Amino acid sequence: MGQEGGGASGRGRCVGRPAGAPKEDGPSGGQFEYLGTVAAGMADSTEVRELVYLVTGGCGFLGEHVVRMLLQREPRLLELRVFDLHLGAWLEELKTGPVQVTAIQGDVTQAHEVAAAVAGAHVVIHTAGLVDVFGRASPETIYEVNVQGTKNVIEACVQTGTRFLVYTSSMEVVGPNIKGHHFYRGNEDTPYEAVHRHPYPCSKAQAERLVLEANGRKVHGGLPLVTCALRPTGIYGEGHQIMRDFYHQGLRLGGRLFRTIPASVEHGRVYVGNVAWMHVLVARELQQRAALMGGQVYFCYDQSPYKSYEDFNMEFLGPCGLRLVETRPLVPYWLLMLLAALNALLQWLLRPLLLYAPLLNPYTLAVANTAFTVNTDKAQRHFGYEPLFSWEDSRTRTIRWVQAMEGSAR
Ligand SMILES: NC(=O)C1=CN([C@@H]2O[C@H](COP(=O)(O)OP(=O)(O)OC[C@H]3O[C@@H](n4cnc5c(N)ncnc54)[C@H](O)[C@@H]3O)[C@@H](O)[C@H]2O)C=CC1
Ligand SMILES: CC(C)CCC[C@@H](C)[C@H]1CC[C@H]2[C@@H]3[C@H](O)CC4=CC(=O)CC[C@]4(C)[C@H]3CC[C@]12C
Repeated sequence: MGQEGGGASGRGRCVGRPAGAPKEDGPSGGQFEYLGTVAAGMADSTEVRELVYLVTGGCGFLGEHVVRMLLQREPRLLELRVFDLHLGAWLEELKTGPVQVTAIQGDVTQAHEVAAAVAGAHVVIHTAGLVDVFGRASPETIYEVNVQGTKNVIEACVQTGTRFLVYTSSMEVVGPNIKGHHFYRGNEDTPYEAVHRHPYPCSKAQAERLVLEANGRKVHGGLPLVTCALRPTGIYGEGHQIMRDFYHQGLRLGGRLFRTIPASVEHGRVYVGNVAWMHVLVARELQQRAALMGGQVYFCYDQSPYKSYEDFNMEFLGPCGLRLVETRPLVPYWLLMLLAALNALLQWLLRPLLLYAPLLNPYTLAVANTAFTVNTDKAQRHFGYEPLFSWEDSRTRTIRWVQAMEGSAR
């Protein structure tokens, strides 16, 4: 059992050792109408409720959707443990249904806290992570959370006898790489030089490798651990903070956003509801098809159209009154690079006084300017995945969410 092939499923490389890398290798509440009230939408079934699931990062953008999707679509759920550094108040509303929802405030960097949360769980869905490409957190902290935190989750499964682990990886494990190579309609086996320097993709690549290498390890009780990793491309939908940032930026600029990236540079995007559904489905099927799925990676995909990052965002921000100025970038790329570098310098100079973390920095500019799209059916072939939400549905739900933001409804 192993990768279906080499290429994008291969091992990522981190150039040098970014500062902070350890020496050893290494929405909420009512805003998600699609699930309705959890109690009303609870998965009802004749199946026996016997499984205990743990979702780390369960109060995050993706995590909350995974939690709600499990409650609605996993009929065998007896207990759902939601583990997060910052617990959301919306969790309280989930405690009225037939599933025991246990909120656990904890830190994945603390092995004992992870072990206590994992003990007795049948399945762990590990979404917790520090998603930072804006320089908000130090490289050390990014590694501590994303790599050490994942090590702690793996070891907790082994020590306590939990057999099934799903890891939320990222497209960034593959690319865009530091050479700006485009990844055009690629799949899990497409050859690509996955070489990185930034702490975030490096940490995700290391964590993914640890999870996949742990597949087959004997857990307490003598049975094998079964792991897999899901690689979402840019996730959008209710609760997406970067979309919120773009919207506010547009409002500040009088309803206009200025194109910075050519429309031809397509970036893969996937609706958060479909990513959540893939997590629920893969966690269920991993238990039945361990030999096929164990140790595998799967890109998260749906029917969201291929567009540049900015044009894709306008699918939601346009109906909310914003306009993307010009059909081509107003500012030449060399000037964007200079502005990005100035932002990085300002961030460094201001750090002792305040956190200055604009969207534009050398890394985000490089990533946004490098095409990265996937075209795959591996998840469909291996565990029967089909997107739960059509593009039209995903778009409508995201527009409604933006319109509901700060009363921007038209
Ligand atoms: N947002 C995106 O476009 C993509 C995200 N991903 C991955 O999906 C996962 C979730 O990402 P998002 O929901 O976007 O981020 P998020 O920041 O909204 O959610 C992450 C959650 O993890 C929690 N967390 C952070 N550090 C923790 C710690 N030390 N202990 C316990 N909990 C901790 C946070 O409190 C937060 O609730 C991450 O692993 C990320 O790498 C992958 C591809 C794309
Ligand atoms: C030059 C412009 C100001 C750039 C604005 C867009 C950027 C902020 C975003 C363009 C591509 C995004 C990343 C991509 O979707 C892949 C990602 C995967 C993850 O696992 C986490 C988020 C991200 C790194 C995402 C972050 C924002 C962009 C860089």
